Amino acid sequence: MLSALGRVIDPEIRKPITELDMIGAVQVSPDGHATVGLRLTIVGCPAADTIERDVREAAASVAGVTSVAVEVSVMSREQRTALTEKLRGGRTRVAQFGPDSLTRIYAITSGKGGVGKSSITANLAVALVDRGLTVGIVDADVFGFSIPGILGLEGARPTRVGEMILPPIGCGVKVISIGMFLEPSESARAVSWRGPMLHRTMQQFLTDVYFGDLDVLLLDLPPGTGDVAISLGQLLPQAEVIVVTTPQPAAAEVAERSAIVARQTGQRVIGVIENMAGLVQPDGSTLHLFGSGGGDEVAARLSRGQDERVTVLSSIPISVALREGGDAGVPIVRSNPTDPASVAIASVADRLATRGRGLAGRKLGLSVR
Ligand SMILES: Nc1ncnc2c1ncn2[C@@H]1O[C@H](COP(=O)(O)OP(=O)(O)OP(=O)(O)O)[C@@H](O)[C@H]1O
Repeated sequence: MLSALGRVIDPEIRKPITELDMIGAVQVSPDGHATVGLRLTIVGCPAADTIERDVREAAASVAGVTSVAVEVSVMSREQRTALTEKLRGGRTRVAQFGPDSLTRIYAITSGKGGVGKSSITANLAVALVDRGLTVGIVDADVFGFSIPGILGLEGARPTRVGEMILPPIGCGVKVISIGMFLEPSESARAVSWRGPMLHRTMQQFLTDVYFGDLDVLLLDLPPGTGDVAISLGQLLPQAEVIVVTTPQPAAAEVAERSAIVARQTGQRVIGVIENMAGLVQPDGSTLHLFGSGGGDEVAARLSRGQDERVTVLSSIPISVALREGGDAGVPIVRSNPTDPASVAIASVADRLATRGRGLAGRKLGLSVR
């Protein structure tokens, strides 16, 4: 019976419920009637119906069981605390992405807003999930929380289990966004919090949000060089930075500035993505609506004086389907994988996916005397 119940996965925590101590007493009477105690993590758990149904089905699949009764209760505070400690690997509240973490972290930044940073972050995350990786996003763009909408999570709220926050999952990506903590009336506006408050929020995201064991964490940064970029630079110096820019060479200078701030906190810039690069016309020609050469220009500027050259990872064309997919909450890499914009994003995902996990190439902070 326990091995059957072990196949039931908590949809939010993504672990077998038997490992989460959610199963209480289990009894099977001689005539095959099974009674299964199910302890939910919190009252009103959004996944309650799914879990109860899966438990019922799992118990019914056991040989000799003729009927099933599931007795649902809720964990006590002590049981919840024990669970959150277990999920944190026995550690008390510590940042999940410390120096020994094997998760690769990519901060997606841009000089100015509206260049498609959030669209690229969300689609890249989904493309990485489709390559078999476990992926999370911290939507830290205080000027517009667009990630939840693009991933079909509009209006989704995280579940709290004690001190732990379970991020909603959209298109297979675990997502946390400041927008998820605001009242609907507030979320229409940009957050006008001061630096310390933003810093604490970012710290809390990295400490209290249960991402589990991620292969890749993507950070959607606000455009420019503000407080959030500096905070995340300090909290995650191991993050590697990807700069999104338009093909307009005139925008190169502002794009370069956002990367320079990241470098000042110790982060490494690994590449540039040029977005909105031309619109293919019905006759097959390309209309360069926003000029051309911006990506190369930013890459060249960021390579100056560096040991390693910064390259353009991809040039993503203007795509009506990409915009529509974002509005509808269905990312284009899933809905329309052959669209040239999807193909361009997929090529970046291929490069990032093959870089693997680990500490390789990272400064370990060791010194030889
Ligand atoms: N390649 C593209 N082709 C067509 N539309 C695009 C493309 N990239 C992004 N867009 C559209 O441009 C708009 C801005 O994109 P997005 O919100 O991703 O930008 P952003 O840089 O994250 O902006 P902000 O930082 O202000 O939130 C969206 O409506 C999006 O659908």
